[in-house]
Order: sequence, then structure tokens, then C-alpha cells
Amino acid sequence: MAPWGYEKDNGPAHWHKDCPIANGKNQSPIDLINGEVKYDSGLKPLTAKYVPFSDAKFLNNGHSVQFQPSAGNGSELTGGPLAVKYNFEQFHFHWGNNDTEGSEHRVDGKMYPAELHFVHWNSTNPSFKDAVGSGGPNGLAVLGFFLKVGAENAALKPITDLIPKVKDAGTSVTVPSNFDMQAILPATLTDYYTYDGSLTTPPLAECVKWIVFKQPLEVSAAQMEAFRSVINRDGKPMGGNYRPPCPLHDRAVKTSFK
Ligand SMILES: O[B-]1(O)OCc2ccccc21
Ligand SMILES: [Zn+2]
Repeated sequence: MAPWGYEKDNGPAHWHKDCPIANGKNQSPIDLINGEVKYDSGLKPLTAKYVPFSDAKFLNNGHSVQFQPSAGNGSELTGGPLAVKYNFEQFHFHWGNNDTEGSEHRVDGKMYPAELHFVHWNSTNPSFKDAVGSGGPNGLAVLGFFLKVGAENAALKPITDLIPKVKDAGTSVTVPSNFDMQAILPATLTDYYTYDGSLTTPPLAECVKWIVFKQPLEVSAAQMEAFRSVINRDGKPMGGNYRPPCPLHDRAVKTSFK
């Protein structure tokens, strides 16, 4: 099979051939059905501490655009459903070619125009790669933020301004060291859905504690258009780089809100 992608001939319906876990019982994304989730008063507040990066890249890896600092920069995530500290690894995006599609998770069947993933790995492992392969749902903790079109997002502007420089697959640029990643996050990380799932891209490992925030972030129409100008490894617009929802099977989705 050609390298996996989101086109007709290499998209999500094909991934099971190289990654049989695609048909597993703990796959992501899912449709978050409010009538089926359960409030968990035991969920603690989440704390994300992102320290300034000395050298970070913003890159086009052929299926997303991704912010990636050099390893071991000291940014970490704790609390919420997490039993231990998780180290920040990277953030990346999924988006559509129009405002009616683009997010991976859905809420009562509704898709947002885009979804931002902040990826962290369980610090009891020696590396991100080991955490992915560590088995069980606690290898990674991924914060999912829906993006909707509205006011310009000043915190994401330094990143969306770099998009034209990584238009083609395999390109990357250095991110100015004064980029403040903490500013992207809402002031308090409350009101989220959490469940055990998987990577939404091959290898689709079932190693992710998902934490998806109810409140979307806003980006301007111009910022959304910047994403839609990115080209994927097949030379086509990257928009549509989202996996459709997977069956919940016998998993519970917990909420930190009533
Ligand atoms: O599958 B994803 O895009 O969502 C979670 C994740 C984590 C690491 C790499 C890729 C992904
Ligand atoms: Zn993702």
C-alpha cells in the first residue's frame, strides 16, 4: 500500500491492512454523545506547565503540520485523570476543506472545522516512542481542543503565520524562541471529556488517555484558510486529514463537568 494518507486509495478504510488494531476495541476518535457520558467528581483539575523552548521546529510531515521542540524541554502535564506526570512532545492539527468538517472527535455528531492535539508521554518511560509501545491506555495523554471560526487567535498567530513556510511535505522552519505555547491554552483547563483510546493515525496504538475540552478555541477565517493552503505528501490540499469516529464498544466516557 502507498504510505497511508486520507485519499481514496490510502485513507482510513485502508489502514487496517497495515495496522490490524484499526478494528480494535479502543480506537479513536469517537463521537462524544452527551447523553451517554458520566460526570466523575473524582477528576482533579489539570495542570499544564509549558516552559519557553530554546529550539523548536514547525514542520509539515505530509499528513499534518506540527510544532515540535527538541526533546526534554521540561514542559509537563499533571492532574485530571492522570496518575503521573507527562512530558510534552508536540502539538499538531487536523482540519477540513470547509467549515462543516475537520475535527476528529465529534460532539453529538457535530464536527468542528479543526482539532488541535497537544501530545504528552508518560514520564515513567524513557522516551515518547517507548511510551507509545508501553501497552495500555496510559502511555500518552493527548489534550484535544476543537477550533471554531471566530476572532483571530493571537496565541496561535505566530504558528499560523509560519504555515506558508511549510506548505510542502517535508519542509520545516525554526519557531521564534519567544513563542508562548502556554498562551494557547484556556486560563483554566476545566470542562473536559476523558476516555481511553488510541492514536488517530497509524500505528493507531491503543495507548492514549484522551482529554477533549468542551469549549472550542477560536481562530479567524484567515487562520483557517492558512491551514487549507497546506499540501500533503500526495501533492493535494491536506484538508480532510481527520479519521472518522470509531465504535465506543464497552468504554465509558467521563466528564469533569455536570
Ligand atoms: O493520532 B494523533 O494524531 O493523535 C494523537 C497522536 C499522538 C502522537 C502522534 C499522532 C497522534
Ligand atoms: Zn492528532
